[in-house]
Amino acid sequence: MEKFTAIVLAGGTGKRMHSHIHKQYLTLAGKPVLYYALKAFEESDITDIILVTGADEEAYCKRKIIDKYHIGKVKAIVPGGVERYHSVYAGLCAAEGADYVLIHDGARPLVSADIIKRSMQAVKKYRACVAGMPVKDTIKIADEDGYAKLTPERSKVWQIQTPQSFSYPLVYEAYRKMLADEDSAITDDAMVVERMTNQSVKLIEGNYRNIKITTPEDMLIAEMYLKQGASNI
Ligand SMILES: Nc1ccn([C@@H]2O[C@H](COP(=O)(O)OP(=O)(O)OP(=O)(O)O)[C@@H](O)[C@H]2O)c(=O)n1
Ligand SMILES: C[C@](O)(CO)[C@H](O)COP(=O)(O)O
Repeated sequence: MEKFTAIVLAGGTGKRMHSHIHKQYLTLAGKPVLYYALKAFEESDITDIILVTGADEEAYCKRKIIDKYHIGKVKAIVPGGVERYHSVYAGLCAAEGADYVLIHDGARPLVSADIIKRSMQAVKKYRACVAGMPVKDTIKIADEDGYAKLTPERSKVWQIQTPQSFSYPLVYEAYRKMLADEDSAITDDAMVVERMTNQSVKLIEGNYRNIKITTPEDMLIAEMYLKQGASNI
């Protein structure tokens, strides 16, 4: 049987949230933000979960989230690094033996059962896939002086979410190569695979509700969606 490991990232400091508590631990509809993503993977067909936290936050996460809410699939809690890609690499090292990994932001509490299922099916077929949705607004590429330089054809522009799912050997090797020359402009996992391998990354349907908690108003939006009980669309 193939082994699917979810790597859930919670090693950030949430600078754009401007809160003294890291955003993944803020209370959202009565529970920590991070709880929701872990619960979604717990209830999925994923084999196990690696949780990546900030340095010194492992014990806190275990006590306040994993044990308290009985998240039984967490097989390891490991410290992350300064940038998201350092945390991903820490998670990949701990996921050794997986056939496929689904890399997910712990700050995306509205990941649904359907997105996880679609990701698991698509990664078996394509080896690399990321959830996303077509953009609704017109997008402009700006020049250095803030003037509109280019308007990409909207039907070809997607906003990218997580999970980002890969064959384990493919993504592990891509990260290992990328870290050898440290590119700080890396903002998602697909970029690493696109730059370091010949593998095409398939875009699959996410969900407009699968938002990332980044700034304070995102908490209000996520709370509204959770209260509607509509995360599983
Ligand atoms: N060094 C880091 C940075 C980010 N993350 C995680 O990656 C996800 C997406 O990152 P982002 O929203 O940018 O989180 P932060 O880096 O915490 O936020 P900010 O950029 O505002 O500081 C989050 O779940 C975050 O905890 C991580 O594990 N390790
Ligand atoms: C991976 C990601 O969530 C896809 O939208 C996003 O790129 C993370 O970026 P951030 O700079 O860490 O917010």
